[in-house]
Amino acid sequence: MAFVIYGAGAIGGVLGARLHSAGFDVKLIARGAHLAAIRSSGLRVESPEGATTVPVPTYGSPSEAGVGPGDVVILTMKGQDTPDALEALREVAGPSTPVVCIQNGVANERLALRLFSHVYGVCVMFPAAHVQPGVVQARSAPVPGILDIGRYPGGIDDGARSVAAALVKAGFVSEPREDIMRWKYRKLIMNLGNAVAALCGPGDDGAKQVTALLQAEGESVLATAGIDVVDAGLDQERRGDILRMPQFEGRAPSGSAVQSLLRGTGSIEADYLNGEIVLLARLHGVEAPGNELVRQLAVVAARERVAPGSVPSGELLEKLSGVISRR
Ligand SMILES: NC(=O)C1=CN([C@@H]2O[C@H](COP(=O)(O)OP(=O)(O)OC[C@H]3O[C@@H](n4cnc5c(N)ncnc54)[C@H](OP(=O)(O)O)[C@@H]3O)[C@@H](O)[C@H]2O)C=CC1
Ligand SMILES: CC(C)(CO)C(=O)C(=O)O
Repeated sequence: MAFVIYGAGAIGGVLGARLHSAGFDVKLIARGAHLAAIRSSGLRVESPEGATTVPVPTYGSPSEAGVGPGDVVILTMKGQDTPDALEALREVAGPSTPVVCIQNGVANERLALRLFSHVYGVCVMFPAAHVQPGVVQARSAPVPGILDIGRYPGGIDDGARSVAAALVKAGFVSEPREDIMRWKYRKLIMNLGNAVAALCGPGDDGAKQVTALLQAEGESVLATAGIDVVDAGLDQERRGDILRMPQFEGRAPSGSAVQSLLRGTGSIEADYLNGEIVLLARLHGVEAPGNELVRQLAVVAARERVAPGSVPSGELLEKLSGVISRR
């Protein structure tokens, strides 16, 4: 049985290295310059505890990696890359292959369930970074992340239990949960700030105010849609002080969307985070102009490959008050 980590960037790279070091059979799937760098020099994993280079077998596609009976596929690409990735996966993985979504947002599980019968959602509290080919960073130590897991759309089964046990063996905190999507909707609210951090830049303190506006809009849309979300206090209690992020040399800025702009990937996850709120608003006859504006600005910033910080928080607040007051 192998863990096939599909999209081995920040999250997948650190996760794959930890599982490999814990003695599991791991295959990474990566692409582009990152794949070439891992193939030539191994995967370098940096953390507050130091740096190691891990010799994890790495492949360029699911067909090259091979997915055997008993293997578990873990999706760790960003939401906008999931549809294409699943198409390539189905060519070599049978429909009952377990597919675990260690991804933000709430859309990946549904996409996977259309093609695969055993799908799991993970609430990802795991700060990691990937800003140069061949190198990933775990920002938290000694525990790199909290990865609670549940069967999608709900429930716990032996698959969820065994993945949680493997994650714990690899040094993560992980519990199986009956209601994993309620936790993932809470995380979605937190992630409405990802695009804001990318637009304003990681050092812009005013970004918090912008994010708060988007989160209030997001909470209101989820309530209108009748979606049950874990209480923010309970989420905070679950996090406790497990994640510790001391400074270390060469530490990259936090935030997966900031990292997309820093790497100039040409895409960003905003359609699956802010865009999820916009979609729900449209489905339920309300509006989400703040999240719509920020999603559009973020997608354009990524497409035009501008650096983080292209829209300072003052300017973004002004644009937002324009669209919100016109409602
Ligand atoms: N980074 C973080 O701190 C956190 C991230 N998350 C979530 O985890 C998920 C992963 O994020 P993160 O690790 O930051 O993302 P990254 O962009 O660092 O890693 C994803 C990797 O997958 C690659 N990829 C995409 N599609 C394919 C494919 N078809 N075949 C091979 N490789 C592919 C990407 O390549 P390319 O670069 O070419 O696009 C990239 O290297 C996201 O949903 C994110 O929101 C959650 C919590 C924290
Ligand atoms: C909360 C945050 C910003 C932590 O890194 C995250 O989930 C992400 O980077 O996608």
